[in-house]
Amino acid sequence: MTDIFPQALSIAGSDSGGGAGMQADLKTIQERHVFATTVLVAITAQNTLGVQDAFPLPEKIIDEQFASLAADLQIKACKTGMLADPIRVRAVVRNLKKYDFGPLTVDPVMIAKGGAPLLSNDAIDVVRDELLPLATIVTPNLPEAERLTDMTIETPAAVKQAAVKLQQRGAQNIIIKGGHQEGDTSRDYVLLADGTDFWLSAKRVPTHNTHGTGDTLSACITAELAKGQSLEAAIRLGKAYVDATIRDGIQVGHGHGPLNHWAYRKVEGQNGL
Ligand SMILES: Nc1ncnc2c1ncn2[C@@H]1O[C@H](COP(=O)(O)OP(=O)(O)O)[C@@H](O)[C@H]1O
Ligand SMILES: Cc1ncc(COP(=O)(O)O)c(N)n1
Repeated sequence: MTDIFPQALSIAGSDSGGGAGMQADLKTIQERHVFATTVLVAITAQNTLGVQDAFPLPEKIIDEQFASLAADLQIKACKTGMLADPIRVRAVVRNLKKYDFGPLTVDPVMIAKGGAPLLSNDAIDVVRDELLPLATIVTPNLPEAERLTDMTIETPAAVKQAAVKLQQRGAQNIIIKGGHQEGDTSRDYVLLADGTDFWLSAKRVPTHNTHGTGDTLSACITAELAKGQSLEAAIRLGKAYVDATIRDGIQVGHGHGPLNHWAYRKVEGQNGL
């Protein structure tokens, strides 16, 4: 019998524009040679200019998607993205407690790059209190870290403090992403469960085409974890992968354009197309 092929799960919202959400997850997981599966939580009508509409799916079909996957596939790592509102967050929490889909990466998506809310205000506390304690790793950007910790984060010391607070809230490992900072470097802070910490720095790319950066980073980490990589290796690869997709950009749409999900092939010495 051949070995079971690595399988990962994205629990997220659909971005019809193809740049973020579940679509970014699928492209990233595929590029990392992992089989991608999905639980669709909400549908957005979205493009690079913004989110025109959003429709959360009924709980029943969310439960059924989880049950279908659990009955057949051997998922080794999973991630969450857009979860819409308290009903959907609780549905996802319930299913993650019921089934074992391996290490969980929580990308606490709240607001799209264009400013549209992807998580209702009353769901933020539910994410903090009920989903974070299940997270192997949580990957907030700076505004998300501020909301989840009730802190103003303006200095590297405050970033570190916020990461400790997120660990106290139950997430085992933390990345606080620096994409929303000013300055010519984009620095992400990593705090691991054993207390090891480090910064991942990259020269900031002067571009508006950063739609889906957070999804891409968290999906890449999830794919690497599904292959059995260590968490630190998965995080470092995730950073290198997302950096390549921003740096070697493509032009699609008229607003906050998507990433080049093929770009890392060049870094690996393959045809980056
Ligand atoms: N202009 C940029 N140049 C280089 N790296 C960036 C840029 N914007 C974001 N990143 C990186 O992309 C990743 C996602 O970060 P961020 O944009 O803060 O997340 P989100 O999409 O959740 O808002 C991080 O590793 C961040 O450092
Ligand atoms: C369905 C969905 N999920 C997530 C994002 C966040 O991506 P970004 O912050 O890059 O706009 C999004 N725009 N749409």
